[in-house]
Amino acid sequence: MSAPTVNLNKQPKTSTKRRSKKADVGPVWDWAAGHGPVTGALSATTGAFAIATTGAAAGMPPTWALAVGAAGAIGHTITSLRDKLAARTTCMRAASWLLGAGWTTWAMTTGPLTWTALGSLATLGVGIGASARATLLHEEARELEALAAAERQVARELSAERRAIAAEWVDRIQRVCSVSVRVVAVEMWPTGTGFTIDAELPTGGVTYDKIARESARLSGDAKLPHGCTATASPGVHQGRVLIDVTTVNVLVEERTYPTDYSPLSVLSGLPWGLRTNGEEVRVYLREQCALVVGPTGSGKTNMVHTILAGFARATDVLTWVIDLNAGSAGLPWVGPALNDDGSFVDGMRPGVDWLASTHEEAVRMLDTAIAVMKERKRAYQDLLSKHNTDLLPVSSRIPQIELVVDEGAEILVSNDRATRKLGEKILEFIRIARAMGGRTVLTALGATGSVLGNLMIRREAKVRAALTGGETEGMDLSKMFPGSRGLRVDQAPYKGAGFMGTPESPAGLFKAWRILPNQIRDIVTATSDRHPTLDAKSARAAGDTYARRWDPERTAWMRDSTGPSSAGRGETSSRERLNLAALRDEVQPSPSAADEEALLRQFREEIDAQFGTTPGRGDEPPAGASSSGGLNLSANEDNPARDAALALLLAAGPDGTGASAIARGLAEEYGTTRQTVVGWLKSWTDDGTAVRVGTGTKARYVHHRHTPGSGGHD
Ligand SMILES: Nc1ncnc2c1ncn2[C@@H]1O[C@H](COP(=O)(O)OP(=O)(O)OP(=O)(O)O)[C@@H](O)[C@H]1O
Repeated sequence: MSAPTVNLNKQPKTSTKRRSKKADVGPVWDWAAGHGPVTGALSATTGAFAIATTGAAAGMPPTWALAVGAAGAIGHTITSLRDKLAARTTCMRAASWLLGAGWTTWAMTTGPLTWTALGSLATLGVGIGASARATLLHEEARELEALAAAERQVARELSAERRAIAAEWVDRIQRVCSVSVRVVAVEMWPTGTGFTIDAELPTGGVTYDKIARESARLSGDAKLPHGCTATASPGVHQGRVLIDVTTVNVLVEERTYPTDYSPLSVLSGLPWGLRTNGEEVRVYLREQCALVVGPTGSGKTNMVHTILAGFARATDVLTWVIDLNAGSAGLPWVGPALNDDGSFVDGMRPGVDWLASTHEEAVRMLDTAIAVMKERKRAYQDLLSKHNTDLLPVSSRIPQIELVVDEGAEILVSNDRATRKLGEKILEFIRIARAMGGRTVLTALGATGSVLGNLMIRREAKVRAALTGGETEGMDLSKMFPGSRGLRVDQAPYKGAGFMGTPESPAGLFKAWRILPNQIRDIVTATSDRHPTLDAKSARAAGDTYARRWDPERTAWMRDSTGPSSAGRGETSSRERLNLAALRDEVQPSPSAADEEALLRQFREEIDAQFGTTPGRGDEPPAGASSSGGLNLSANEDNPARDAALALLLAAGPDGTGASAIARGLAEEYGTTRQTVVGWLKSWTDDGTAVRVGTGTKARYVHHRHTPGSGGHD
């Protein structure tokens, strides 16, 4: 009693050939398709009518139709029960079979071609269609309800976990802080490292800090792992509290600086590290100065590099660095862009805009910075009134000047007269520059008390980070983060870990990213074309002192010890010391291999001591490494594009080649950009692998093996 239905959308499962043939001749009959209410009723009535007419004509015993109907009813009942359909659907299907079979039996007995028979069949069809539709709707509703019930079950299980957490913490807060809270919500962090409890404080003037004060005892009571805390902060209003509970310690792990060097803006925040919940902590420095405190060995220098990385990525920041400790904080950001003769590597700009390592240069820089700010105050009055603001609209056309002073806090409290003068200039800059787009990042070794005794720093530097590294001396967290309770140095006894607080996010644990010289070099290369230039009005005020800051005589000191690749330079030229892995097969053992070995070891130890970069220090040399030493800084085994570039340089012979030609040679296979090749060529000239000949557009790079007097080998 089943008729085929027309399905214009679904193709039957036939061979491709047959399918395409059928597709040519119109709609396809799908014998396997199920029935809807209309086609089902149509199918039942036409089937019954066909059997009744042919059965009557052929003299078929009418009871057969009844038997077939009964069998159909039983079969459909079984399948309906198996499919767990509703009782009313099962009954409707069985009744349709029985009614159809009953009509067929009656029609075969009395004759199917009478108006009574046809009329009753039509009525039967309409009845079957209507009840099929009703049961279909009922089935759909049942299915939706089943899905909703499953979702409710999952939610019940989740909220059971949350309810358990809520109950546990209500008890704990009562026990430890003697405060009865009512938990409004528990939010599990997507990073899976903890949860936040949102709770209502009891009436009677209890504030969130009654709980914040007991953070350490709460963490102890909850038996949280080391480095995990329960930190209370204000909720949506003063009668609510948020308690962040970390259950996994992310501070232990070393996390490298993200390799996404996309553009940033000082207005939309710069990432400085990770919170314990795995989220980035961003600092907003348009109006705030920053203070980073970290004793020796805590990871402060590394953190300064992370900060400089953020500024280098920003399109609206010019970074001026003062580091009276030989400029070491800024050097890795300048080295990759500077040639041996003091010129810039083709079209590159350093990652910082100005670097001062001496007292004199620092004075020049500060005088210039103050002059620029004063000029901006005068020259941009129209712009301020046009934008109806008293804050200079900082952009890539009028960039913010970020003055980064390594160990600047020590300068401020120095007893030395000349250094004190420098400190006064720094304070003047802080005092006058906020509105005009000038801010500072000062670092300090410790001595937080004396630094924060300065009102200007207390007021202007509200972005604060304290790297502890487990050091307690000079680390007064309550002065660094006034109002924050329960912060203890021993909660973050790891290098690069500590506490950070900003006006936007309360003081709490954080971890700085680890950033190594290779990555600094990559960032300098990747961001070289996005640094802003000083706006014309400011540049006029900055004058010659600023315009000539990169003059070769003023940068001579940088080239004596440019960046990481020159670390450990001794009397012997680095050319004699390097062994390039990519070319090892071609390396001939040199008669002075033993000397070379010793120099390489010394060089590697110095690099390791300073940057901790060479993996497997003290390990056996890797299989296949040449006996003349394992140091492999220039030819990077992990970077086949760089090796291929080196091979192209070597293949260019004594005529040499240029960045564009090498980039073209690599474009298809590696997609390397010219800018990247420029960075490599710079590092190879620094370490003596390549020699730069000619100037300007005629500049070529020659592999040192092809330079006169090289003897043709390493
Ligand atoms: N974010 C970090 N993650 C993991 N390890 C780090 C991190 N920062 C620093 N370190 C480790 O700590 C060591 C010291 O770091 P860094 O030189 O930055 O410290 P510092 O405080 O500047 O010390 P110093 O003043 O002696 O140079 C690094 O060699 C590295 O092993």
